[in-house]
Amino acid sequence: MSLGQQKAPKAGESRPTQPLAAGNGEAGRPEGQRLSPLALLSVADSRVMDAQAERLSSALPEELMQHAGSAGAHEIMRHYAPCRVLVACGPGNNGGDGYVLARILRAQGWRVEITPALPPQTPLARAMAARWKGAVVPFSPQAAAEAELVVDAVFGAGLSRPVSPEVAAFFAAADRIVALDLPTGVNGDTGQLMGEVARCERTVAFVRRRPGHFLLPGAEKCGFTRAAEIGMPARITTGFPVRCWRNEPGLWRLPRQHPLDNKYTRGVVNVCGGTVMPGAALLATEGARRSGCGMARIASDPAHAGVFRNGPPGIIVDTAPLAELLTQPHRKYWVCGPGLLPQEAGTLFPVLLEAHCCVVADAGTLDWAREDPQKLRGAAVLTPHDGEFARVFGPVGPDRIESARKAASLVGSVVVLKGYTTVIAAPDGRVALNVHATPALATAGSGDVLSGTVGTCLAAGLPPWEAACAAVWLHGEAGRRAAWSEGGWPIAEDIVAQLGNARGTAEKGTDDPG
Ligand SMILES: NC(=O)C1=CN([C@@H]2O[C@H](COP(=O)(O)OP(=O)(O)OC[C@H]3O[C@@H](n4cnc5c(N)ncnc54)[C@H](O)[C@@H]3O)[C@@H](O)[C@H]2O)[C@@H](O)CC1
Ligand SMILES: [K+]
Repeated sequence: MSLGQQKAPKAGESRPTQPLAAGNGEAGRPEGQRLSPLALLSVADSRVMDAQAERLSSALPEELMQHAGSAGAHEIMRHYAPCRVLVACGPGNNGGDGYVLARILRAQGWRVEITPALPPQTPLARAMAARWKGAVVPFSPQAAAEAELVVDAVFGAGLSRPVSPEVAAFFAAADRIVALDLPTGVNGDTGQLMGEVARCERTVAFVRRRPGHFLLPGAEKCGFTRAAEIGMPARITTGFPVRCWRNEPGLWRLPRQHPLDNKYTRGVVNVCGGTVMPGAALLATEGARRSGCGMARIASDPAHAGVFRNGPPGIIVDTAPLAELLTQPHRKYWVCGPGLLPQEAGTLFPVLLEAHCCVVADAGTLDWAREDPQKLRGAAVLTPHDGEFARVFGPVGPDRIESARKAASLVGSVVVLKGYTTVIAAPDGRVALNVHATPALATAGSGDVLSGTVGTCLAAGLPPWEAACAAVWLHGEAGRRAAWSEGGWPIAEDIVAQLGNARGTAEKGTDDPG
């Protein structure tokens, strides 16, 4: 397209972002949208798909199981040299997958034995067990210890109560384990452990991965995870109402640079400056600038503006009263909280909401709303870590997704629950899980950088959930890059310095096929 054909963005307006295939605008999702590779399937989602498959054709469930077992067998053939394999099968369809896998590996000349943790109970598992013509050994820790590779086909999506000590002892004795769907004992929706769970080397999921593959403590038990296509018909997967995704580029898309851009079309981010911790506001402002906004400004009271004015030269410092600033153009996007005392947040935040600003509430603003979440109603995005979340909403429960979802719905804001797995929940129930990060991000000021980055993504025109997802990913990518260049120990300024590179990487999209 020539420059002449391009529509110039209007000054003061961000260019609209393109609608996306995955999560963007899911509530108003067009009919016939394909299942995103980033989708994560809950246990209930799989049940719905299974039931639909059964209704579509009575032969389909068996075909799906054949494909699931085959996908598991091929994963093993791809990553392991032929060895002595023991396939531990449970009573349900996870066990059924195991019988299929065993048959395929054996047909390829591998030495394979089956050990039934419990006898097959579902019709499909029974049918697959009946086709097994190889060796069957008693279910014992000794058998597990003697195998070179153990396949975990004991429980998957159907796990409904803690695993027995016998099952736990079996897997504890195994040296190398490959799991089908989930390591036995990991809850697919929450990542919680139901009993003692052994660490697997690999986990092969079917259709798509599950939230439990990404949430601690279960995530640590899964090893390398991969989703295998098993031939679930497009008639079922197309338009399937997924509510949870992995957070990667493709779930959202930030605007690229445009020949007709100016600093206003790229977005202006305003940051509230406080009196006692100016560094936090400066880091938020730098996070906003480095992640690509066109301009970042700090609003400060005149008595404390000096420290901001002595900061980086590209920051503009405003000292007019907030109510007066809000009458000026380019005052829509605000970051309110980094470096603010709760009482300072309490004088600024309500004024911003009153003026219908789009506000990221962090740090001091969250503390101001201690035990009173309704004070935050009207914010676009909240960015609590677990401690801040607990002070506002009560402790994060064992179901991290549900905790964040409830909080988002209660307040009507996007909630970014920060941690090893950051959960980004929208009031309408959409959730993204971000593991594109590093523990090296756990350094003072890192959260301030994130809140500024959220401000940039909002000012770029992304809706709040997409903006929060994009910012969390950029922050994680910048943290990884900073960790790499700083021997694993970056500080907040190092993270800031990598945000431009992170945004460039986000433009290239993800190469993770799911
Ligand atoms: N759509 C899909 O994703 C597909 C799923 N398939 C497989 O089907 C599996 C789900 O099958 P099921 O629903 O039969 O579930 P499972 O095979 O996980 O097991 C359910 C059975 O185990 C029992 N059980 C649960 N927890 C127990 C415990 N702690 N101790 C003793 N017994 C316990 C239940 O009462 C039930 O009888 C998936 O994990 C996957 O492996 C595949 O066969 C193909 C298609
Ligand atoms: K399993």
